[in-house]
Amino acid sequence: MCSILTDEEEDDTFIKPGFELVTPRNTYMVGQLLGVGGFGDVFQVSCKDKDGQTVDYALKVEKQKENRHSKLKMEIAILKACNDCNHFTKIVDRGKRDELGGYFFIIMELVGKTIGDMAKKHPNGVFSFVTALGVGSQCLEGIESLHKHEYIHRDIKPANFAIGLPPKQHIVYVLDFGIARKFTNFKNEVKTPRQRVAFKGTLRFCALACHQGVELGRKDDCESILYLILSVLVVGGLPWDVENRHDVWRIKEECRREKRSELFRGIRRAKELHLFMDYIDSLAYQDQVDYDFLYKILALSCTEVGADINDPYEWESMEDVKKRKKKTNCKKKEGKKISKKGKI
Ligand SMILES: Nc1ncnc2c1ncn2[C@@H]1O[C@H](COP(=O)(O)OP(=O)(O)OP(=O)(O)O)[C@@H](O)[C@H]1O
Repeated sequence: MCSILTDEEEDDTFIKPGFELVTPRNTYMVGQLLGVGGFGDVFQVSCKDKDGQTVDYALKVEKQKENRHSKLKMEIAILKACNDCNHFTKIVDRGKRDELGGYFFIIMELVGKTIGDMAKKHPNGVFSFVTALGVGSQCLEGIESLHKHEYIHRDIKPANFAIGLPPKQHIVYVLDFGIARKFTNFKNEVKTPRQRVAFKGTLRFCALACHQGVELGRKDDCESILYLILSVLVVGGLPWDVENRHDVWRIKEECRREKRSELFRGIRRAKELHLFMDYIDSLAYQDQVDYDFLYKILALSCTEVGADINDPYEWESMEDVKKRKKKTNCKKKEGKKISKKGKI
């Protein structure tokens, strides 16, 4: 994975390529800078495994700051909690160092390009119908797992999901838990919603609740997944490609009513995606989401166009597919019919 960084971004980083990070577990040689995030930098690193083979990982570092909670601690807590799900990178090392003014770090599985970068490489910046829905369905699987562990993501967008490196090009990974939030209290009940909530997230992909300044719940992550799918499926993207927050909010609302067809314009099959939106819009903050219903909607859209949601993605070769068939641990989803009531 490689993203181009400006000179200023390069200068901001306190760890540089060539730095050697020595931990009780291993010695990691810092390589290319992969990304500069809101609170940390991400580098490719390499080390020797126990057989002397060179292996590559991703290193995420966060400068220790007084009077500020470490966001990396939240990231570690989430990656540990979701360790059983194949949509999360595995942590191989982590800790805190005193050198260079003090910093926290995690060494984790290295993944490939983000969904956003992948889409940009395709004609018109979009995926095929089946790839877009297949990827979207996997994003939902990752988010379902996050919700199962009682966190909401709150920043779902194509830049926060990535494709695995070979042989894992059919797996979508959830990245960046910088503004994730635990939605349950110490009694494991859904927290009482706050009266007023400051805007957090990404304007283009955030749910209506975020514009309204109310507490976000599990359904709001799912609303953002629908926007993510449409952004990599509809030529020209989402209809609210404007800067002003109020205009974005207004257009999102209009897309529930008179501008509804604009949101789904030009796609091969929109009926089920309308159902997706209606279902999400029918839920309230504290509601549980019927994820299986949403998987079935996505799978059914694919069967209706004569395909299967588990079909190879556009970047997979036949060779990759043969290997994947041998050892897949992705959920098997089938495109069954959906009844009028919206229940399967
Ligand atoms: N495990 C990984 N393997 C490869 N690249 C990664 C990995 N994790 C993150 N990246 C890259 O680094 C970039 C920044 O990572 P991430 O979004 O997690 O950081 P952040 O500090 O939380 O960013 P943000 O400002 O978006 O909150 C990602 O967009 C991605 O390109």
